[in-house]
Amino acid sequence: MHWPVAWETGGRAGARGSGGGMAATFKIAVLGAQGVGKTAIVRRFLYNDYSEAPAPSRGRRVYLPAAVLNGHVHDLQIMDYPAIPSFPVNTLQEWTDACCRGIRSAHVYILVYDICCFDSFEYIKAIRQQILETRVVGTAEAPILIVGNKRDLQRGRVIPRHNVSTLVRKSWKCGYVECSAKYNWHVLLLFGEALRRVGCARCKHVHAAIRFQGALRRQRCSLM
Ligand SMILES: Nc1nc2c(ncn2[C@@H]2O[C@H](COP(=O)(O)OP(=O)(O)OP(=O)(O)O)[C@@H](O)[C@H]2O)c(=O)[nH]1
Repeated sequence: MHWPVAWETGGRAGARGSGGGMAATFKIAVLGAQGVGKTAIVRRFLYNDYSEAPAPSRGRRVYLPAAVLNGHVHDLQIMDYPAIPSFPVNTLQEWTDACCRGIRSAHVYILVYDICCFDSFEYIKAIRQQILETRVVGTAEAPILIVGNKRDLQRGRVIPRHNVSTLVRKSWKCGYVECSAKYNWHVLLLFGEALRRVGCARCKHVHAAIRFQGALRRQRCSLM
């Protein structure tokens, strides 16, 4: 797996040609309590930058990079949401609240908590439950990846890693990754895991190398 390299594309997010036909857009929703580092993770992945200054999000941010899976280019739509009070129960609620747009149709959910904040784990626990309960019956279950951020603050950890990992992997049947956006630990790995999961859910035989290309221009990040 490679670090993203600058690669510009035109147009809005959506299917586009990739040499071997039109590729799908993979929608990735990043959710979590306030201040857990959602934006820091996304920005570390896309721009390899990091800011110590907290900048509370007021709306969702949408980024449109691209990735190569098995030699095919796929558009990604990474949606960085502010801390939402609850997962919208239906499409109407989703569209009434501008912060929640696109959330119900995401292909994969990255649920981030701060390993030093118990409440932030309770938050993702509740959101995960709401996702499972409110996604449209009959549609394939969206993959969920649980992410423990701020791994560099290991000494302040509030729940033993083993306990969380066992709960998440064995009971919830979700992937679990710990990372540090600050020190760039496992950030690429977590997006690779997210893409692998969404790829596995939507197509067969996508286990080969996943290569990211940061097909992102600053103006392609829109605040909605
Ligand atoms: N030590 C440490 N601090 C981090 C890490 N990631 C983020 N932070 C800090 O945590 C604070 C919040 O980070 P954000 O990325 O703004 O968090 P967020 O979840 O996007 O916040 P909201 O959008 O307001 O919900 C900032 O001061 C970051 O510098 C990390 O891996 N380690």
